[in-house]
Amino acid sequence: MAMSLTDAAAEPTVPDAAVPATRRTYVPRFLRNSYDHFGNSFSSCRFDIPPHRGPSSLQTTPRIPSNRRGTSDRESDGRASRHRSRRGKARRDRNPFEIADEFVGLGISDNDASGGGGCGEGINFDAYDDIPVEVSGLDVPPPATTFEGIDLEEALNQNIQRCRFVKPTPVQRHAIPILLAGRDLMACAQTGSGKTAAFCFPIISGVMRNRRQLPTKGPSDGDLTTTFPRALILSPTRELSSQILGESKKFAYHTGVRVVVAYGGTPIGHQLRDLEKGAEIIVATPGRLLDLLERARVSLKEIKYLALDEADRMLDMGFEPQIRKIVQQMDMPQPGLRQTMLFSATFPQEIQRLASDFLSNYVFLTVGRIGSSTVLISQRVEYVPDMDKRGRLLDLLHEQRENGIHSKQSLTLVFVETKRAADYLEHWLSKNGYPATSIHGNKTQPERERALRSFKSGATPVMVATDVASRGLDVPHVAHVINFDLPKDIDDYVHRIGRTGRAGKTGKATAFFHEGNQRLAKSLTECMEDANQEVPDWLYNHVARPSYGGGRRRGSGTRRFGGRDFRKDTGGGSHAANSQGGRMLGVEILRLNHMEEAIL
Ligand SMILES: Nc1ncnc2c1ncn2[C@@H]1O[C@H](COP(=O)(O)OP(=O)(O)OP(=O)(O)O)[C@@H](O)[C@H]1O
Repeated sequence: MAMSLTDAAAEPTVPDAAVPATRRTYVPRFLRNSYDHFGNSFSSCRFDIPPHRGPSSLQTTPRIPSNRRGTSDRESDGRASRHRSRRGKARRDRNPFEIADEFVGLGISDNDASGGGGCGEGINFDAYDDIPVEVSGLDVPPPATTFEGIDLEEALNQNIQRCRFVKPTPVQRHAIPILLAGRDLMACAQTGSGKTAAFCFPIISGVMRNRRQLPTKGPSDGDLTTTFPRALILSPTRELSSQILGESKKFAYHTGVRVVVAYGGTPIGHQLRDLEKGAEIIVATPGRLLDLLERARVSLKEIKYLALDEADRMLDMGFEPQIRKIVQQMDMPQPGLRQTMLFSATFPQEIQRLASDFLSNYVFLTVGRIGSSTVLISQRVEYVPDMDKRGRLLDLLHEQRENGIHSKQSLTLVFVETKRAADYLEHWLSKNGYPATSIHGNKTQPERERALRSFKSGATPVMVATDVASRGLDVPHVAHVINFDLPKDIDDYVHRIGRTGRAGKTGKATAFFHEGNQRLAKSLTECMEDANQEVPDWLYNHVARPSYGGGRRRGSGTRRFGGRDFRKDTGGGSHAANSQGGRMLGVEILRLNHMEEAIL
């Protein structure tokens, strides 16, 4: 299981949300803010926010939050933890744009996508201009070309400016108007193309517009409260949830919309205390959310917006039971009474079919086609037998060090198949003069967070990772993704290489191929062709050979980047929104068999 449930004792039943809180739990000012190891505050922007001082206020003195010792799950519900926390260092709630600036202050960012608040300066949007878009569904709202042309709340518009997002990316142009019109959406768009904002903006705007009369937290027995969020954003990994929290707090800055995160592997106490203050938006991983639901600390009965990031991953065999439980077996409103949005860079048809259970009269949006923005990633595949891989890796790292990229520190992400291999390679690289860290499911959450921070900061410019880091992570300066071990599934390859070449920037991806990867040869060839990459002749020869050998058969077939609305193949009505189109990408009807996060 991705996240295990704790043995929480049963707690009071969920109060009626319509009853105003009769008893509020006082939280001392100095306890209102706590931080996870990524530097994200668990608290909202609602308390004690320093006034925005204009653009210059974005440049701040770097300050990294110290690692705070968490409280244990056992004590987390009670007053004891609060009492204990009083000894903690007082923290002021911080401008979320300042937190992003800390990485700028560490010298790993200059005038680029992460500069000045981790947002969009320096992005090459021309790379996206001729991307074809296909939209299917009934009465699809038209796209917008500018943020000004989209009816967002003023405070949100100001945050978009603070983020230096000058114009919407193609997925944002289409998805935001569709979502603002209240439609359900299944959206498939390239890695690094701004999907997070595409679902966050309409959610924040919707929450602001329909300010609830009801409390976001309910009265409770004793000190325990139940939180009634309006929006739920689910993601498959803790790191991605933390990242979405960071982004959404920037977007929700000064809007009064409170965002709280809940993910496993970390003491639940901070999260409970944060939830006790109420939350309009909860960003969560499924396991921890189920824990909170079963403890009756969160109720989903007021949910109006449900977003699944990396939705195909969330609905594959690893997560589907948990997602069904959250969405269908708890107290969440039915499709049609809530708005549901599913986003990913890959959307196999079978997953679409599953996902349609959660949707009502939805629009299907595909952004991208063969040879479009994935050309930003220059892909190369090399034939490297197992025994030569480490040597070749050193060569690549050496070349990179010699050449530098953009004459500044660049980061390299190395994907391996097993946790053991990740540990081993980390130590081996460090021993050979390449400071490295690693991230995988056997590490504790603080270890994972430390690894990611060390990588982001450039202290260890190489990170060895399993697929736990393959989806969603937006780390500036990842210049090179090396598939030391190729994944078994081409979708995983697409997500892995998508850690570079993000937001209009270029990147490089190298894959080591050997006999054991035979089954991936065909889909890898197609994926490279789709992105106008040069496919070596020897790889074509592998495609011509019959497949053999063990392993899961996930990479064969005609899966391509992108997706096609499965309703088209089953007679549902649709129309092409963009005639420049080009060939829309085929997908393979093959049930994914992803490994769960815990075993990655
Ligand atoms: N309109 C915009 N202008 C400039 N930068 C943007 C814009 N929208 C998003 N970005 C930036 O682009 C980067 C990638 O965005 P995001 O992480 O949302 O991509 P994604 O499509 O979700 O990727 P993945 O498929 O890997 O999860 C982020 O750094 C984000 O701040």
